[in-house]
Amino acid sequence: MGRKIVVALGGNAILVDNPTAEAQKQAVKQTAEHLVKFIENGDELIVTHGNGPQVGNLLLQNLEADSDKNPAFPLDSLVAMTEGSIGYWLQNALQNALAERNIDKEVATIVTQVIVDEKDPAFENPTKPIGPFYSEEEAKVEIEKGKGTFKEDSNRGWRKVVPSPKPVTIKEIKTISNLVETGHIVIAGGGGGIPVIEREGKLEGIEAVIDKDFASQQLATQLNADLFVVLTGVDYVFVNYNKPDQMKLEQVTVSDLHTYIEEKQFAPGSMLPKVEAAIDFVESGEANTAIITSLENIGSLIHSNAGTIITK
Ligand SMILES: Nc1ncnc2c1ncn2[C@@H]1O[C@H](COP(=O)(O)OP(=O)(O)O)[C@@H](O)[C@H]1O
Ligand SMILES: NC(=O)OP(=O)(O)O
Repeated sequence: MGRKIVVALGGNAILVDNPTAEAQKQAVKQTAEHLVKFIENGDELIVTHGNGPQVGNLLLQNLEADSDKNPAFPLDSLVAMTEGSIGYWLQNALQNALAERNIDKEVATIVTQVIVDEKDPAFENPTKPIGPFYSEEEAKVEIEKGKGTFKEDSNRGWRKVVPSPKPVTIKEIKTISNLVETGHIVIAGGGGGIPVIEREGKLEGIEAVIDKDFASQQLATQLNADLFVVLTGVDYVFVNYNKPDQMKLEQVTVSDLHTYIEEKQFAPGSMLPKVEAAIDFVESGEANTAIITSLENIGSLIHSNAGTIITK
């Protein structure tokens, strides 16, 4: 068996600027062309992905429908729907990319439930941005109309925010593990997984969106992955990002990262959760390594270890 690699896909792997299904499928096709390099390299692949834009857009579509004849679904069901639709796009694109290369492997998407703590303080303080961007004026109109909480998202505009509890454990971990062990490519924990709470031994969906970086880390840790790769819009994590003296981080230790976090080098809501997830994975196993880089850099990562490589 090759290295077991959990890959978390960032937003640009699915939605660049056009939210039509066709454009997202096209973006996912390009993404698959990059991901398949790991499989050609002999690695075992587990793919996770975000759903922030898609689940927010689906919620808007639901709210526009006739509330009697076609009532809106709760957020946990909408997360499940995006897990299914994005999982299908990825499954289809990866399967086609494998067929072109005569690689005989199957790809399966697991609708994954992720247990969260119903007492998680995140339920009282929504922070997870979903759906489209608004100007400040537009967001204030939405707030006045009672359309929920809106916050500024990493200097990119205003977005609706929903609770984002921390993942505690992945319910279908044995199924995912069995599929990986028997040589299948698995897409799991999409959109951070469906948030569920456990009450008297029963699982119940709860309205929230889990951060996919934290859910992916949980998946990588529970699968005892060799490597956790976070793919995003930059080849490297930087200190002094976007400043004239910015410096890329190539090999970095957990202790260096803690220092940079104290210096506020990583933007909350964008790079910070990725760095925190990488640290948690590295700390969860003796020889664990995490890498933060871009999709486009996968070839260089495989052949010359390019990217931000995080070790103990
Ligand atoms: N210190 C940093 N180093 C590199 N990128 C950073 C840093 N701080 C913020 N960023 C930004 O964070 C982005 C990644 O966050 P985001 O786009 O929210 O993630 P995702 O790829 O999961 O959708 C990068 O593309 C970059 O623009
Ligand atoms: N669920 C989640 O974290 O999605 P995004 O990465 O798209 O925000």
